[in-house]
Parts: sequence; C-alpha cells; structure tokens
Amino acid sequence: MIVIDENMVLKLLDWDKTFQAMEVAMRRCTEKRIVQTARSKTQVLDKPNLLVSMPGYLEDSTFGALGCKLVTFFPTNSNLPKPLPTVMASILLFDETTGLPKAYVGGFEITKWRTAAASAVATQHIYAKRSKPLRVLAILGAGEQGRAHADCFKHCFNFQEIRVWNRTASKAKSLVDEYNKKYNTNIFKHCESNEKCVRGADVIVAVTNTSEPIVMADWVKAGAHINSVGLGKTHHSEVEEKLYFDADVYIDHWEGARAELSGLIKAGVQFKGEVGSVIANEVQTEDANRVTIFQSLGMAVEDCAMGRLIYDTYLKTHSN
Ligand SMILES: NC(=O)C1=CN([C@@H]2O[C@H](COP(=O)(O)OP(=O)(O)OC[C@H]3O[C@@H](n4cnc5c(N)ncnc54)[C@H](O)[C@@H]3O)[C@@H](O)[C@H]2O)C=CC1
Ligand SMILES: O=C([O-])C1=[NH+]CCC1
Repeated sequence: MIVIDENMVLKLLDWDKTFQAMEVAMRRCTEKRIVQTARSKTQVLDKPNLLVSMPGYLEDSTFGALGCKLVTFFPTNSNLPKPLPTVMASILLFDETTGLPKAYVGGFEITKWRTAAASAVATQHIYAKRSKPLRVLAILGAGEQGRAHADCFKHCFNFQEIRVWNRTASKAKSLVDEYNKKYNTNIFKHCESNEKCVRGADVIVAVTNTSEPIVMADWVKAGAHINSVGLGKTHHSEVEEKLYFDADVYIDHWEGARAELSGLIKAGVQFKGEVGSVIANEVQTEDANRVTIFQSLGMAVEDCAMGRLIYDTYLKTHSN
C-alpha cells in the first residue's frame, strides 16, 4: 500500500485540477454514476467531538475511485493550549476489482482544497456563468476553510475586493495582511462586522462553526450568491432561515440533504436541485434578482476524486 502523507499531498495539489475533479464528482453524482450514502457519525460521548465516516464509489475514467474518508470534527481543539485543526481527515483508496487497499492519502489539505473548489464550482455554474457581477467577495470566517476559500477564489475568479470578517478580528486581520503580501495586492480588506462584510457583496462565503445566523436576509443584495459551508448545530445555521424561502437553494447531493438538512426540509424549504444538474444545464436560476444559495455538505465522492487525482499524480511524479 502506498502512503501519501500530508506534506506530499500539499506538493501535489493544484487548483485547476481540483476544480475539474469537483466538477466531475458533482456531475457524476447527478448522473447517478456514484454510490454514497449519508455519512455516519460517532460522537465522543458527552463532547461535541465527532468521528465521521464517508465511504463512496465514483465511476469516471479520470477521477473514478473506491474510497473512504474518515474525518474528525473536534471543535474543542481550538481551545487547546497548543491549538490543533478542528477538522482533520484520512482517505483510504481500494482497488475496484479486488478490494485490496491501494493507498493511504492524507485528507486534511484535500478537505480544505476540495471544499473550497466545490464552492468555486457552485459559484461558477449557479452564478458566474450567467454573466453576474464578480466585483466583491465576502468571506465570513478566517479559519482553515476561510483561508482555502481565499486562495481558491483568488485563483478561479477576478474579484476587485475580497472582504474578510472573523469573530475574533485579529485572525481576519492576519489573513488580510498575509494574503495581500502573498499575492502582492491590496484587494484583501478586513471588515469590522459581518454586516459590513455582507452588504453589497456579489458573492458570499460562510465558513464558520456558528449555530446562530451570521448572514441576515436584509443585508444580502438582490441577485447575490451565497456558499454556506460551515457546520454548527446543524448544516444550515449560517444564513438567516427566512432567506432560504426567498432564494434558489442548491445542494451537492439529495441523500445527504435529506439526512442533514432535515430542519430546512421540515420548515418547508424546497431545493432547486443539485449543483451537478446545473453543471449539466438541466436546472438554472432565471431571475437575475433572485438570491442563490449553495448549501455545501461535502461528499464522499469528492474525496474519492481527490484521492484518485493525488494517487495518479504521485505515481507519475514518483515512477521509481
Ligand atoms: N461543507 C463541507 O464540505 C465542509 C464543511 N466544513 C465546515 O466548515 C467550517 C469551517 O471549518 P474550518 O475552517 O476547518 O474550521 P476552523 O476551526 O479552522 O475555523 C472555524 C471558524 O469559525 C469561526 N467561528 C466559530 N464559532 C463561531 C461563531 N459562533 N460565530 C462566528 N464565527 C465562529 C471561528 O472564528 C473560525 O474562524 C466547519 O464548521 C466545518 O465543519 C469543513 C470541511 C468540509
Ligand atoms: O465533507 C466533509 O469532509 C465535512 N463536512 C463537514 C465537516 C467535514
């Protein structure tokens, strides 16, 4: 079995290929060329800490794989004397014919990259391809996902301003300073409040652990697009609930949505469709003034696609 650790994974990752892998995984999902069930969660007794298993099979000549991601979600890690990431992951790939374990692939960086790229794919197909404005991006949350989304959206789009807000302001300020230097630009701006960050933004990314809404309906401009990625008590806590009734809401997969967005479903929110059906041009938002929301859950087959991409790239670059 080949072991591809986090350091190696980071060397092999590439935004364009990650974007392509997410497009394929989402499209194959809608074409039913995948197998994946809602993920199972093992809670560490009375703590909020979870071990989540995400097995999946993706049929595709380039990105297809049989694999399983094991992901830990330990919000208490941020309070440790020496903080650790709150989301960590490992991916196992198996031979599709024999079931033999093929590779262990570190899943921490992959989870960040593929989640940010899934938001970028959703933004491209639900929003940007309708020639909608891409002037101001608002990122709420400056943790691991906030950083990955800042890199990914800088790479994939051409925003004139990328605003960043975080509950603890110093974290957002550090991101802004670091990224303006890294990209030799001044487009990254720190926002004092979530309201200032959201108002007037064309595209909004919410990547926090909040269980209370941080994107209020009245602040969101007509026709804006929101990627809501974070997981608080539920997977739909970041956006004020009433906005879901006045928006076109897209999901990554129906089965996951039925299990993890049951609160929204019970409240009567209707989903417009999977992102894969938008990629296939089967569904689209027609009204330019309607807000669109991508409610990202994360899919096992995204991790399968990434595992295969990294495995193949590793074999190509380490042939001996
Ligand atoms: N949809 C998907 O595919 C995925 C979703 N996630 C979710 O994305 C979220 C962010 O993940 P990471 O960046 O890795 O975590 P992180 O721990 O690095 O960052 C979390 C951020 O949330 C903020 N935050 C926490 N509580 C808050 C509150 N009450 N109000 C406002 N902000 C608050 C923190 O300030 C921090 O910036 C998590 O909820 C995680 O479960 C992570 C991976 C994949
Ligand atoms: O898809 C994923 O890896 C996750 N979704 C929420 C936490 C981790």
